[in-house]
Amino acid sequence: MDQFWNHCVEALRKEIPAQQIKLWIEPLTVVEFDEDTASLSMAAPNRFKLDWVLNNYGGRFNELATEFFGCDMAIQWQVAAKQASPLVAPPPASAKNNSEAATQGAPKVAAVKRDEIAATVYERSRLNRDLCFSNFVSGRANQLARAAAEQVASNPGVSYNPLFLYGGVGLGKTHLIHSIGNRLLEQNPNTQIRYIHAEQYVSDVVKAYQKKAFEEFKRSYYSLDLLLIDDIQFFGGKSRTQEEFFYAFEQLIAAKKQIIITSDTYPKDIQGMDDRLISRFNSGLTVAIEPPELEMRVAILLKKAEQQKIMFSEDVAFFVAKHMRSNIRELEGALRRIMAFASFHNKPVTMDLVREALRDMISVHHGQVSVESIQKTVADYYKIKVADMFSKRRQAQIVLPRQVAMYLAKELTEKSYVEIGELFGGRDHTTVLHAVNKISELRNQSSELNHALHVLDQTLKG
Ligand SMILES: Nc1ncnc2c1ncn2[C@@H]1O[C@H](COP(=O)(O)OP(=O)(O)OP(=O)(O)O)[C@@H](O)[C@H]1O
Repeated sequence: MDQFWNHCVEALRKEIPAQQIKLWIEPLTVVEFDEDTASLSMAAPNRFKLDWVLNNYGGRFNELATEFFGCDMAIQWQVAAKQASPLVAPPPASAKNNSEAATQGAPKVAAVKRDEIAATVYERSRLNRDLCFSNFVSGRANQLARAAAEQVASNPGVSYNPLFLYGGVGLGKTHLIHSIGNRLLEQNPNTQIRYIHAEQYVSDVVKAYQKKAFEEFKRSYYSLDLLLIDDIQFFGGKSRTQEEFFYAFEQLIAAKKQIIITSDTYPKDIQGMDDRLISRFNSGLTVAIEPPELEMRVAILLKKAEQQKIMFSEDVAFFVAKHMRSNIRELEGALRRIMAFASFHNKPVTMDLVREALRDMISVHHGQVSVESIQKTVADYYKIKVADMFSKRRQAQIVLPRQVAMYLAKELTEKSYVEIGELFGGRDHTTVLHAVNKISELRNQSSELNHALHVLDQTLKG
């Protein structure tokens, strides 16, 4: 536990000014760690500090715990008993007692019963209360997904079941599904909800198998009102897990209980997934979340800066958003780095400071994409030969990838139409122009092509 705590403090020191670490983070206590249930108990010295840490860093602690333990950890927050010693894990033998003291001993805790119940509910559901609709920024890239999520939150088990959300990494799938869970909990804290990452589900199946405890495992899923299962592509190739999930799926859908699934790709493209599950995934509503466009990235940065009370001008936000294009997690990383840099140098967030703070990140993104890498990546994606990028073959299954590659070459490099034409087997610049126009038009009509372009874009930018 000491190592976990050091991991948290080290990471947070890079993100939060020193005086905030002293004020808010250092007084926290790790009370208990339970490997079997993958849960941690952490405590703050009073209700005020507890709320502040939860609102501002609750999600971050979850990320740090996931990073450190390699699986999703449920963190239960509580007001500490007076005797809890800061920053040290209690010895295992006394851990249980300590935690009981923390919840039973202090009179303050009894006075805030509703919050206590809420904490138990959050622990049970594994929901992160920081991820809600109110801090989810909407834009063209996610408006369909958000609308579907809101609809499901108003009519669980009725409108779209399952709701299947897919999109590249760090685009807000997890945030959105937690928002649904949190909305339902606000309406009725007794709703039986479980958020689970697919990897955790796989590991639970393995444990149930080892302990011969399948009945209990099944019961714990069959009694849910809402099941949120994240990154289901991790089920690929795991037939026992898929079988178990299939039964849970059938049971819950038949009982009109809501299932929400996320994945990095649309159902039929998940490798190693049983066809009957793929067809079940398609039986509700499948919606994509796309990478955010520039204006939305700016809006996200401004919102996150405002939440953290950082002065951030629009010019600076535009500068950051222009350079951080692949996903929202990356934007958050840039913002944390800027904060840390400003606090370390004790300077305001100006354009010069941001350029300096993000120097490495920006240079990594610049000049990395070459026409050759685009040709190779697109050829791999469409399973054609790289040589076909230069060839004169005109079959549809080759022409489309070639045009996609030309389009991406224009989007992602500084090359002119003439130069791109030359790099595609000496073609005329009008051929490139035609390809670029055609793909721009087609992507507005075909969500499949649009998705392929986003995947390629993310792959190319690493
Ligand atoms: N529209 C949004 N508004 C505000 N914050 C967002 C939005 N989308 C994503 N985020 C934030 O970006 C980070 C990454 O989002 P999230 O974890 O939900 O991505 P994901 O699509 O589930 O990624 P992965 O596939 O890697 O699990 C989170 O901190 C989340 O709160």
